Amino acid sequence: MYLLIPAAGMGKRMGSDRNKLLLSLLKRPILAWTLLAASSSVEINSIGIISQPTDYEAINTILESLNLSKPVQLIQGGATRQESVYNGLKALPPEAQQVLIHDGARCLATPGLFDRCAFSVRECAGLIAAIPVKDTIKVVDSSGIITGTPDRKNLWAAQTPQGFDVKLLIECHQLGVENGWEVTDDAALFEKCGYKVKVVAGEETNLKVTTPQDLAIAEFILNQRKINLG
Ligand SMILES: Nc1ccn([C@@H]2O[C@H](COP(=O)(O)OP(=O)(O)OP(=O)(O)O)[C@@H](O)[C@H]2O)c(=O)n1
Ligand SMILES: C[C@](O)(CO)[C@H](O)COP(=O)(O)O
Repeated sequence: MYLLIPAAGMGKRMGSDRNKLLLSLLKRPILAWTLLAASSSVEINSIGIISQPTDYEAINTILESLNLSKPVQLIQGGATRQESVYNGLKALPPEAQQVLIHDGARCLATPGLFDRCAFSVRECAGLIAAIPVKDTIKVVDSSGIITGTPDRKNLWAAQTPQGFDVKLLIECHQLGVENGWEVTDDAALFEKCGYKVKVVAGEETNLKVTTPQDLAIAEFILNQRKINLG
């Protein structure tokens, strides 16, 4: 299974002056944790890291330190996550039929989650890892007034990996460019094109490291895993 890792962001919400994925988490760059989990997945056999050229040297240093057993390719990112993923899709080899896309910022995903998504994407053209929403979600208008409360039992928080038929997703990204669609995950493009997207059980600990608070939570989770492993 091919894996694309969008890792070309700027980490603005982290308040970082550089790509947040290069920040240290328990003495390892955030991206290193993501790569270790992906590389430990039985089903993943090729990894594409989508990043800005200014980060290539730092990422190559991380790759040298990890000495992963699976081939890794650096692909140039774009101005948005959507553009970065499209660049990644266009860089896939012609034989790639399915792909998993996983945020570099979701560094706590387990190898088992990659494997479950890889198995599932062979059965359906589109899927996402997701977890049921725990909070009551409100729809709020521009003046801060609640206009609706969707039924919580129908609400899920989308995570990554997200998995797709490569040919179909490329077509959806192309339509997105032609129609000016701006989306925050790839499933939204699939949905806009009328394709079904299946939900696969995600992981409560599969948070996207976005703010400094998330970094502290990620450290707690990793320390707990170390304790549980003994
Ligand atoms: N132009 C971009 C923007 C984001 N990403 C990646 O998409 C994932 C999810 O994005 P997010 O968490 O928003 O990262 P940033 O864009 O760096 O964060 P911010 O929005 O706070 O700047 C991250 O792994 C990020 O590196 C990307 O590949 N290309
Ligand atoms: C793809 C994603 O992780 C699903 O929850 C999320 O949409 C990424 O959002 P971001 O603003 O690019 O971090």
